[in-house]
Amino acid sequence: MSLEGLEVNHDPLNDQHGTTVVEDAVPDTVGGAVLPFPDLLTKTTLPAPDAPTEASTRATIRPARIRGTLPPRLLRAAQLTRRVATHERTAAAARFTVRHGMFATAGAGILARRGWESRTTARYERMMRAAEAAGQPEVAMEWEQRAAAFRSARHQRRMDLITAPVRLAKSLLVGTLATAAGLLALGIAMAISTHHVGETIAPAMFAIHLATMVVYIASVVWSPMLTVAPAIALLACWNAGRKRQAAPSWALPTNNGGDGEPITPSSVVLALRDLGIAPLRKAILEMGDAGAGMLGPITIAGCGVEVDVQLPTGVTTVEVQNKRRKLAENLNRHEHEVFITIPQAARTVRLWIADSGALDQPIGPSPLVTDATATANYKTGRAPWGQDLRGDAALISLFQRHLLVTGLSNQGKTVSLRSLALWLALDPTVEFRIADLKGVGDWGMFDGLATVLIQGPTDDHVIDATEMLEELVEEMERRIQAPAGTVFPPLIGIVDEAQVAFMCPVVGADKRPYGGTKATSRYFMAARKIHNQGRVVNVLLWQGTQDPTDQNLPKLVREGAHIRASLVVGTEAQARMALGDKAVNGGAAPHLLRQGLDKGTLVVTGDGIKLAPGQSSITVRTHYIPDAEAIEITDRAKAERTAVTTRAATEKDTEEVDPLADVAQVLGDAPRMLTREVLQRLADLNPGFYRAWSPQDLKQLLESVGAAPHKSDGQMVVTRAKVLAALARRDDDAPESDAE
Ligand SMILES: Nc1ncnc2c1ncn2[C@@H]1O[C@H](COP(=O)(O)OP(=O)(O)OP(=O)(O)O)[C@@H](O)[C@H]1O
Repeated sequence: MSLEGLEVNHDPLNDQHGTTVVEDAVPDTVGGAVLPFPDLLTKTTLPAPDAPTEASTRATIRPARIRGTLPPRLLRAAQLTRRVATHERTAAAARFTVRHGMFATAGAGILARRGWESRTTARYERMMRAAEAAGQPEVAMEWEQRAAAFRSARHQRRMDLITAPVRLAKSLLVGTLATAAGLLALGIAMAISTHHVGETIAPAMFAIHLATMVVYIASVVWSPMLTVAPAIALLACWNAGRKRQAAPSWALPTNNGGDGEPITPSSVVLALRDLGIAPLRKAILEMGDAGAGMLGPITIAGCGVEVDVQLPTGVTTVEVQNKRRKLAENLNRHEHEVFITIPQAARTVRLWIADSGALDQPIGPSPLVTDATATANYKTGRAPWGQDLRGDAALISLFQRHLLVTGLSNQGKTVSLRSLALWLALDPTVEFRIADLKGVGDWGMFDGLATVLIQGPTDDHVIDATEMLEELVEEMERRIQAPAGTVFPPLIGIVDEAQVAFMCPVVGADKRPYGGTKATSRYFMAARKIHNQGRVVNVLLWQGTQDPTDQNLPKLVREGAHIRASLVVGTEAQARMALGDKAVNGGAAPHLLRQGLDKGTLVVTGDGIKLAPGQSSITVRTHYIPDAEAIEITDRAKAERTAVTTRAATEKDTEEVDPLADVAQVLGDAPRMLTREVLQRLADLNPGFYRAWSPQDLKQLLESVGAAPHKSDGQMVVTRAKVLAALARRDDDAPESDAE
């Protein structure tokens, strides 16, 4: 359709989402006749006129002419009407009217229902259905018995009603006669005592006057009562509706149960009812107690409250978990202020609801900072890591446990991992070997305390870190072979920013990559070995990694940690990588923590930390120990220990591998040996270096020194004499080289 005759209306109220409402005009003239209402327009929506398309250009140059066709007064009136109709006060007035109207209407329904229920078994039947729906047959049975008792009492009352008129007439007659006789007797008594016969009927006359007076008063009061009765009834209906807040939620005041409002059973039930889960809503509406029976006691838990909700049949715990944001908003809380976990009881969710804004308050300083005499015990002690949501101290046992802390960058990973190391440093028996692959000095205070401290992000630092882990493996294997009963001091290897190691592309002289997740990857294999066997001999690995993916945090490594903790991560998939499916299915949700605001808040799973029965994770707000205070703690720890000289790299760095000498060594006295066996012996001698060697590597080495393997009886062999001769030649050449 041609845009001739279009009016562009840039009313900001209509101009939503970058679109412009264009009124598709009925042409103001048809066959030359002027239409009486050229402004009766139908609306079409066009894209925003950002780009100077032909259409938009043409549309924007038209308004003056078309607008000019409307009488200015009409235009102003239309604009005023629109403004008034959409004004905030108009909306508030409309909400007010609907709200109170609905209170009265719904209240009438509530009262009628109550009246009906008081005379029928409807209430009992509803309770029975609710109990059945909630899977509580014994409760349903109890209600059935109550209904039967009610029915029999009602039957009795009805039977009594049949004989009631006769009994009433009899009682009336007897009552009247008795009263008359009584009044007469009283009159006679008064006449005798006053010697005045007229007193005989005085009591009867008094009774008649009294009755007349009551009838008169009733007749005066009756008429105004009849007038105000509808108003009282309306007020009663309105009050019943108000108490139930029986109006659409959009019409209720916005501050209804606003921030800071205490959590009550009814606010929890209403929040659940309005979650948008149809079976839950239906079950709550059918429950006689308006759903209160689903709730356990609401208990104060730290800076919030906790309540267990037993869901009716047909509603799964996952459905409620998936509606966390809506539930929080229904409770007038932010999403991060409501935690939904799955306790042991079947079909039950546990809600922890923070006091508004309470989670934004910092927790106090670490006891390691405030108590200069704090000590630690690797075996029996528990590190004071922070507080759980209930406000209880979150203490963690590090005894024989591998640890993994993950999270997005700059959320407190290093600080939280370091806090544990600072506590353990106060146990002088613990040896630390640390590789900080970020290397900006976060672990610098461990210089003079750790035996190894590698700091830096380069490939060389990854090589050092890998060799540090391989040394731990060697130490672990040595300990495993030690006589039974040997006591091993704790040896903690810490790799912060371990993702740098996994992503390292360097391949060593032995053809084995340092990074990666292959069976030949050196860092990966060393980490796995420690995970598999280190625990019993107190060789432990703690790793901190950023932003977990399958590449930078392989499944086997993340699952090898006994304690897994996650700061905020980007997605649920990452939360599953960090903590495992079981924890996330049980309600652990580090992906719902707030980046930047929940720094230092960890969702922790695994053993070593006390979890509530049936729960698979716990949220810990860790104490923040800044660098200056960390230095004070390490200074105290150093004062309690014998001084150590910290190496910035591993010992292997200085160790030179001499493959030819090694070949000679493994040949021993054998005049010749199969190449396969030589390779095997080399791998046993220095696994880190030779394990990845192929026959080709060995051949290259020996050919380069003139001692190439050859075939004997159809198999490749290495000849000892040739190797020794090559060694001798090299030794002869050596002084000359040195001289040069
Ligand atoms: N428990 C805590 N409470 C409050 N703030 C904290 C806490 N822990 C850390 N922070 C803040 O977060 C900042 C970053 O901490 P940290 O260096 O540990 O992050 P990170 O996750 O290791 O970062 P990256 O991965 O980039 O190295 C700290 O400088 C501090 O300001």
